[in-house]
Amino acid sequence: MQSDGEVLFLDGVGEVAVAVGDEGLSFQPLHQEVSSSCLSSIRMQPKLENKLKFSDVYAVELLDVGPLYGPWNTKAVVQGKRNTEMNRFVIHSITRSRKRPSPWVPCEYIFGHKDLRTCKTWVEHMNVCISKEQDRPKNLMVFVHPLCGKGTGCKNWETVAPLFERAKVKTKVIVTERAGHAYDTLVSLSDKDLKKFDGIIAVGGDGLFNEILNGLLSTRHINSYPPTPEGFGYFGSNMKCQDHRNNDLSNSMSTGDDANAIFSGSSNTPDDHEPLLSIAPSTGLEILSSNSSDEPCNEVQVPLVSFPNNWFRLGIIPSGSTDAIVLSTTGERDPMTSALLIILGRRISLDIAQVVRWKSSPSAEILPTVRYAASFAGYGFYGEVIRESEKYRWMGPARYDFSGTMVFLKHRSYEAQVAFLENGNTNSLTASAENNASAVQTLQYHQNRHHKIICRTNCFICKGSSASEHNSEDDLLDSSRTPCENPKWVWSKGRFLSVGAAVISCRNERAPDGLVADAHLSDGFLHLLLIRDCPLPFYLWHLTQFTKKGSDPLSFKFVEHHKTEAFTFISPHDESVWNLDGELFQASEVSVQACRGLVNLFAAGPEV
Ligand SMILES: Nc1ncnc2c1ncn2[C@@H]1O[C@H](COP(=O)(O)OP(=O)(O)OP(=O)(O)O)[C@@H](O)[C@H]1O
Repeated sequence: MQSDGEVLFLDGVGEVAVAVGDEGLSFQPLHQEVSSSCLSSIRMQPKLENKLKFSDVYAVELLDVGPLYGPWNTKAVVQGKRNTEMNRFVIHSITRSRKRPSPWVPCEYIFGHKDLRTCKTWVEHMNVCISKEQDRPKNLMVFVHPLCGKGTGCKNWETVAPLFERAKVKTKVIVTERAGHAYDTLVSLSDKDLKKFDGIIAVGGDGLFNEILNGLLSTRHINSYPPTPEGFGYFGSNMKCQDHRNNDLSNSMSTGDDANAIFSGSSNTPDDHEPLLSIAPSTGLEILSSNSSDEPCNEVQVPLVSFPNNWFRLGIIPSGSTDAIVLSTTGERDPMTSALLIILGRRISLDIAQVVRWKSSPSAEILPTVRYAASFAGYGFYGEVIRESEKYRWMGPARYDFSGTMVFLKHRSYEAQVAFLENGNTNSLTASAENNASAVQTLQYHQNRHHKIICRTNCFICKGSSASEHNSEDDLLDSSRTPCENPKWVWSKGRFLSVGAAVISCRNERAPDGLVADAHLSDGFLHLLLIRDCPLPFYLWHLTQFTKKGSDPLSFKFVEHHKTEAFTFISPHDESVWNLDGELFQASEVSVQACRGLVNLFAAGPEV
């Protein structure tokens, strides 16, 4: 193999001089008559480049002797024939569609040479090069929800599984049998067994991802409870959580007399509405026994796994009803794109909302229970839509539109007190928190809407780089990512149609820009949306804005939008429920905080 340009035959192109560089391969057609457009005509791919980065190559394989074709869209005849039998090898890589950059499409470059040894040497060399791509997963645990979305979980996994096999990524596949299966498996999985995996993949929707997230974090995230303001019943309870990782989950929880004895895990209280609190026996360890490593492992030597850490990643092969997390983190709702992002080991960090329920209802005992949400936590309208939709499961994903309409027509508002930590820029995001009912009823767009900086691939805000490293207009306008030094609590009280907190943009097919177009994946902030009671037509106007790209649904006077690191919520009544990533959570008093970059995801950010 000559690194300075060996001549190989490239299927669909003809003879090319192939050179190997530090970052990849480049090849030039040897014959003038072969235009670069030939590179676009090779099978399966919308567009082939004449450069191949190792970071985009996921497998290299030797093929049998077989035909290779010359240029397809020219009349030129290379080597005197249109096709010829040769020894061959294939490089599996990715390409992008011409129209949109975010979907990734697998593509193949088939090379040939008359000498088998030459082909073998190329395969070996390329495999050495791609093995240097350190950040790629080798062993993954995969949960497949067979009933998610339109029931396509298993089919989607079968479609992408061959790519994992080709890339030699081992997978331990668990098809879930019930709600709570993934959660139970992960809670009961020892850290030693967890460390055998580089990550966990959800083939399902946001609900399955939420289960996995909670199963992982419930005993492995050691953190203070969210800060709370004076006036909130549990003021001053923001002390460090105790490390209870070795406790049996069925051990007793702290009580109202002991509100500061904090446990970051789940409550032992069975709750009919909560699949996470399933009491079915775990199957995780039985499943994992088939995967046990041969090497002797001393329990004591294996460090405990805690989050955040920089090795473990989560992934989603989208198959659910809404797939807001995938859409917000990859820009696509495409199982193939997600599979390639996982196999190629792309990485972004993701903020997670830690939601502490202090009381499940106003009359209930104080019993702190921790949940995590990756996309959204909402009360009122958002909770009721999920609660209502449970009655119409048989409708499939259409149940959300139906339930949304039913709940909208009921037009209920809920009394609540919300306090949020003010961040330096809060005032530019919202009308005064002191809005009274009459002012609310006048629709007015705010004059000083903040400049939107959309989170994209390589987002500098999420990377936490300093403003001095950037000098674009966008960069200079973003001062909001610096948390305030002396944060102040601001109260907002009254009747709300909904109270919600978006951790990420929450894009979905109904809301192309998401709930908050400029939410960032990893800036450490939540976007608190308080929708005050208002006449039904105004509310409808607000909701319809979400369906239009480029609109500003948060600019209504009855909408408060606060970018904050933490908030608390108290409802004096037992009227509604919370919706955490689409899962129901009964709570009348909660405190919530953004945990910056708590988990890593196999994704690269949206290329929007
Ligand atoms: N085998 C199973 N049978 C029933 N429920 C399951 C099963 N596996 C997982 N679940 C639960 O189903 C819920 C929804 O899962 P998921 O989000 O993957 O699909 P979805 O179709 O997008 O969901 P949704 O029902 O929220 O629209 C989750 O709470 C998950 O825990």
